[in-house]
Amino acid sequence: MDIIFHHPTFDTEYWLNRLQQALPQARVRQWKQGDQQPADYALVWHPPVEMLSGRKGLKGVFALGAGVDAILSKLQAHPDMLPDGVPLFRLEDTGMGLQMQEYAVSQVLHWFRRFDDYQRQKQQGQWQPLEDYRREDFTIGILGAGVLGGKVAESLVAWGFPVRCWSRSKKDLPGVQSFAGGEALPDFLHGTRVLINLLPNTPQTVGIINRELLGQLAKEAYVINLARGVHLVEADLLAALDSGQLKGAMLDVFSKEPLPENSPLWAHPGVAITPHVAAVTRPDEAIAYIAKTITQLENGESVSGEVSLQHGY
Ligand SMILES: NC(=O)c1ccc[n+]([C@@H]2O[C@H](COP(=O)([O-])OP(=O)(O)OC[C@H]3O[C@@H](n4cnc5c(N)ncnc54)[C@H](O)[C@@H]3O)[C@@H](O)[C@H]2O)c1
Ligand SMILES: O=C(O)[C@H](O)CO
Repeated sequence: MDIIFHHPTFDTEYWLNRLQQALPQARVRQWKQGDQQPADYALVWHPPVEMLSGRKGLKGVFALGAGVDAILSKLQAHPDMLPDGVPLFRLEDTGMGLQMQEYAVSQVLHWFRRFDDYQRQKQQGQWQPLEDYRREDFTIGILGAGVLGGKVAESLVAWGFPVRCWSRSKKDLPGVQSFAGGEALPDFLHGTRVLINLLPNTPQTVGIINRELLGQLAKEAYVINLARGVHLVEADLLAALDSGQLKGAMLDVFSKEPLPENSPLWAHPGVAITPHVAAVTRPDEAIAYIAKTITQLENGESVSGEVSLQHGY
């Protein structure tokens, strides 16, 4: 079995060695320009079209991340990039769930304990205990209740917050109120105090966090965007912060990355920023998942993690 690997920034040597250890029967190689030798599996991130298109013997492609929007948009421009019938897989959790939990829980607690207000008071040299927020007024609404949204929901339920989620179909997550479909979105938003976005980037979700949506949240709401920058209309977010409809935003992803120097988000006091690091691919966990999935595929067993080209995620 032959496996080809391409990632523009990962430590290729490390990945090749660890993959080889996990799949001793395989021949693992770095894909290089001009390599047209057959391969059974390709592991990719931002793949050059020629790495996949027309490749003989391909049985599966693994995206080395959770979101496959970049690969799918390339596929749209080059429909023959993925040979017909070859499944595309993505990383399901592989350590990203825990990272998302850490990010979301720490930020929700930061706002819930009013550390943003105390930071402002500190800057003014003000010693002034503030009224506590009540948990029952701190409803967390999670857009997208898949692998990562589900994990984040679970961790916030454990902290005693009212948690609700919104997805394409209803979910059965312990302690979480589930809303599904476009018609349920207004009810989901009504009373949501902290909105956490973990939707995939698809034509249906681009620009979803806009003026209209933000206006339906509870007063002085907060937004955490952990998914993709294109989900959020940044000008609408700034307007909602300035009007007082929103009290704060924690953004990990942006419509343009790196965030341009002249973006007004940098200087806004209500906005906190991290540089797309909410959940990164952990090599050992990802390799274990890929090796397990390849073994299952080779044994003709059913596997999870296949991307639906129809749904776009
Ligand atoms: N910031 C980061 O570091 C980082 C890291 C990993 C993943 N991500 C992003 O997180 C996203 C979610 O990852 P995941 O593994 O949980 O994905 P997933 O496919 O498991 O879950 C997606 C969820 O969104 C819902 N959904 C999709 N389209 C919808 C629609 N039109 N209306 C309502 N609900 C819809 C699905 O029902 C599902 O619940 C990824 O697509 C990626 O963009 C970001
Ligand atoms: O989708 C992912 O896995 C992360 O956002 C890295 O791009």
